[in-house]
Amino acid sequence: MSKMIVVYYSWSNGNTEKIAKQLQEATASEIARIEMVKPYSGSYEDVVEQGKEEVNRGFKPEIKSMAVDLKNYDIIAVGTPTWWYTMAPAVASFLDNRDWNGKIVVPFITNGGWPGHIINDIKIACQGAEFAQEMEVRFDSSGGNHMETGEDEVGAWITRVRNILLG
Ligand SMILES: Cc1cc2nc3c(=O)[nH]c(=O)nc-3n(C[C@H](O)[C@H](O)[C@H](O)COP(=O)(O)O)c2cc1C
Repeated sequence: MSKMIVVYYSWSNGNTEKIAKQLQEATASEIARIEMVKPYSGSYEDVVEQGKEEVNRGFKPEIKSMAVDLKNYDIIAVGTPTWWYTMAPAVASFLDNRDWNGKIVVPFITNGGWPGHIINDIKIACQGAEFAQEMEVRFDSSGGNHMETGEDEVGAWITRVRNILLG
């Protein structure tokens, strides 16, 4: 049977964490959270601006070392909030310089309605991987934690991951 790990980053409200945990629990897989060595401080608006600057210059912050060896998994579900139409910088750090050959990546992203080029950027960052069951979960446009995508849609996606990829 295929082995899966859910790897995610979450900052604002735990929106991405909520989806990551739901996926992990329903599939009985492993889970790992990406954390920055120097986490953001300041207000939401400060971080929105800092995030813009970091995304624009392709900054990849130092992340805490993780006991994740991709060799041990067939499927890696990668979760990130959308930051300025792409993945959060810490996720770019995680994806960088890893051997994705032969892996199946399940990208799942949260956003406030403007996903931009995030899925494509994840695909570019995981050269050599195959991609399956990508999912976009929309939360409210003001950056809050109200989920706009239906619970049933999220549930159906999780069922597909379980039955099609792990079955
Ligand atoms: C720095 C920053 C940039 C953001 N940029 C976007 C964006 O480009 N498009 C979008 O739809 N939402 C954007 N958002 C909203 C988040 O993607 C959304 O609230 C997400 O669900 C937060 O997930 P989290 O609680 O796991 O951090 C941005 C939020 C932040 C903090």
